[in-house]
Amino acid sequence: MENIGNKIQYQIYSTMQNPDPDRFPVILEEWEELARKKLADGPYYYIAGGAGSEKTMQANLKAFTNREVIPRMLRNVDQRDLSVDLFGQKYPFPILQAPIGVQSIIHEEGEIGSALASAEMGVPYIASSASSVPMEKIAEAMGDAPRWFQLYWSRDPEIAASFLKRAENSGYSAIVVTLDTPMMAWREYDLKNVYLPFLAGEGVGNYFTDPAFLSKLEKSPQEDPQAAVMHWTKVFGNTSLTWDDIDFLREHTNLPIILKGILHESDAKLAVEKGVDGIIVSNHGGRQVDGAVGALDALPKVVEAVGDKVPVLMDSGIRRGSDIIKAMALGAKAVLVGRPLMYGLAVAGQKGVKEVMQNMLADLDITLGLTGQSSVSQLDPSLLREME
Ligand SMILES: Cc1cc2nc3c(=O)[nH]c(=O)nc-3n(C[C@H](O)[C@H](O)[C@H](O)COP(=O)(O)O)c2cc1C
Ligand SMILES: O=C(O)C(=O)c1ccccc1
Repeated sequence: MENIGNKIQYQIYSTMQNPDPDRFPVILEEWEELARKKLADGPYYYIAGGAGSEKTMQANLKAFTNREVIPRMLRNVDQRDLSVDLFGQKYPFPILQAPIGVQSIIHEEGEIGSALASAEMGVPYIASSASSVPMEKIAEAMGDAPRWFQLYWSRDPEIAASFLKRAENSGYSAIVVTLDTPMMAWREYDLKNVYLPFLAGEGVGNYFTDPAFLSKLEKSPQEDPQAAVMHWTKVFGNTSLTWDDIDFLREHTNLPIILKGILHESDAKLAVEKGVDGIIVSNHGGRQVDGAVGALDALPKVVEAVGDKVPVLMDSGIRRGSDIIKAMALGAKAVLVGRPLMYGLAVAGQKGVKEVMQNMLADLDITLGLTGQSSVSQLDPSLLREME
């Protein structure tokens, strides 16, 4: 097996004879700068911004800085294994593409571009309920490539049930239920810019094609887009849900159910008691509760509470290969990557997403080897120290 790190490094060095001034950035922050230049204020801040004072967005990054890797030497790292097993499937890399809605505001290729980049790499694509295009379109473009579906649990149970059925019918192999967004947070940039993409009819691809959604409208979304969007704002989220409602999900799907947005160890225990199949520790990239705990800081207690009962994944703040190593050393079975891939999408569509993904995985592979480790699934907390 060829190590992806050395392969990509070699590819980059082999361009030395023939330098291309327009080549893609290697430095992640440069991707964000290019995205900033390309996008108008509204979309850029929608993607890059967080809730309130953005303290949680900062906490996500700080939690990684606060932990340091203590590398081991002389351990033969010729062969490195980045693969993971999740819900009975083997995937080549320990990352998934985080569910991100309204990608039409980022690049014309939108979700199809990001999904195809995932497919090229064998990285599971998590399609958002709030995708610009229907989940069936994404599925069709992806063919047999691995994909999961993210459910925004609608206030209208018929819509929730319909989304679950549609996901199952179009080849999604797991359901990610996002719990931290029953309503949109206080996002100051979006309020300042008066920018909410859905009010302009973006991110409704799944809803405007859904029989349960359409059956409640007097006129079709084509005839009366305004009324359709207003109905969407009413049914999108559900602030009345409780733990007892989890049974509803089990009754409506046979796919693995993974709860996204767990931060508290008590919620992790409740999730296990309710019989869900997995947990994603996440604060939604700092976009929901300003002042919430950094996701990596919340991970160890959740992992301890859950034990070996179900896999725990994490997201929020993954930027470099070493971040993946830290999260997995603390017990995450895999991580989701959000904004970095969207900067790739903004800059160059599918190609940009693939490039950012490839660089992150090459960095992971090389850094893993340099820490004296041969397998991402065998990392443990003894590899890290936490700074006071
Ligand atoms: C523009 C944007 C849109 C998002 N849309 C969704 C969504 O539709 N569903 C969801 O579960 N999470 C959504 N998220 C959260 C991501 O899935 C993920 O939790 C977060 O981006 C991870 O943090 P990171 O960006 O620091 O990697 C969104 C995030 C961003 C930046
Ligand atoms: O912006 C978000 O974070 C998000 O999760 C979302 C919610 C609804 C529609 C699109 C994105």
